[in-house]
Amino acid sequence: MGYPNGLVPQGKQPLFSFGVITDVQYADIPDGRSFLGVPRYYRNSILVLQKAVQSWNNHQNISFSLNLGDIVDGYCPKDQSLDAVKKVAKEFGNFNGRVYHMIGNHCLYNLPRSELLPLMSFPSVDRAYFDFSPIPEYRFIVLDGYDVSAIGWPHDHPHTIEALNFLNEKNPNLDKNSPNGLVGLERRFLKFNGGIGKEQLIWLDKTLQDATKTNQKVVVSCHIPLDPGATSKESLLWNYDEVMDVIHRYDCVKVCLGGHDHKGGHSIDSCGVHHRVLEAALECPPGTDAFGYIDVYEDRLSLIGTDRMASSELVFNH
Ligand SMILES: Nc1ccn([C@@H]2O[C@H](COP(=O)(O)O)[C@@H](O)[C@H]2O)c(=O)n1
Ligand SMILES: O=P(O)(O)OC[C@H](O)CO
Repeated sequence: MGYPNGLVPQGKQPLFSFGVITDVQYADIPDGRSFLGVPRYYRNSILVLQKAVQSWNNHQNISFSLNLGDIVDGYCPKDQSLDAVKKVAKEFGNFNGRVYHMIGNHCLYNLPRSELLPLMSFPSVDRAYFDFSPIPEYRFIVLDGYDVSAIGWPHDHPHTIEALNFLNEKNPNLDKNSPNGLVGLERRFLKFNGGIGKEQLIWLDKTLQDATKTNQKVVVSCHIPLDPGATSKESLLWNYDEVMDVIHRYDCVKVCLGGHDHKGGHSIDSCGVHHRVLEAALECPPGTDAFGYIDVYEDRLSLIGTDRMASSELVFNH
């Protein structure tokens, strides 16, 4: 599928463009490593964000930007969390347009939702999922992957209790972040992941129904990836299958964007939907970058990545 010979026509103007960045995970602490030994550059990541904002502003035609989540790292000393979140929010604020944020696990290690949502200018302070239409032909849906989660809600909140019961049932390890002994796709049942609750699933279904009626093409974004082909099994949404069942009921969703799995990835699922997981700003050694912008056309999204963020042509398959 796609264009004959794989050639994408050049020279046509995009309908609009938007900026993308993910997993900044800033903290004013020395460089470190992930559990698996991958280097993490906590101080450099905010410089990557600064360059991203500068580049989006210089472009002069970026309508809005999407931050796929995790603005501050979990290792940020807790007495600095508020200042760190404000510092990163201020950098995003230097962009000459609106930034739509997603909640990530590292955001929730630092501050509760009640503090995060207003600081990150979510459209509503009551919930972290929403949709918007930059032009009548397109709709963007932002999902809250930590809706049912053992992090971020008060300890006695029904969603915390639901998440803890779920983890106890699915993951026998004492450390619920450990995938030891879990096999294949079971390896996603980790505390640093989460799921989409019933109410959000109903909202997603209604929103896609509405987009179908109004003949809109849809881009779905979520911090946690939605397709096993685009991510490691340890970074997959708990109920990715339920979410994709809803998405696949309709033809309108063309692309899903994610973060969380820092190395990035791309897949096309069984129904032709593209899943593009974006490369993390946190893993950029000083002097390197990972951000980009996406040109939106009638029949494709074209990601123009900088440096460690790979460029991708996401040609619609239906
Ligand atoms: N294969 C893994 C990956 C992670 N963990 C646990 O999760 C924590 C967070 O992981 P990071 O990649 O963000 O460092 C880590 O401290 C481990 O507890 C694991 O057990 N096995
Ligand atoms: O950024 P982290 O620490 O949540 O890392 C999540 C990784 O994708 C786990 O495989």
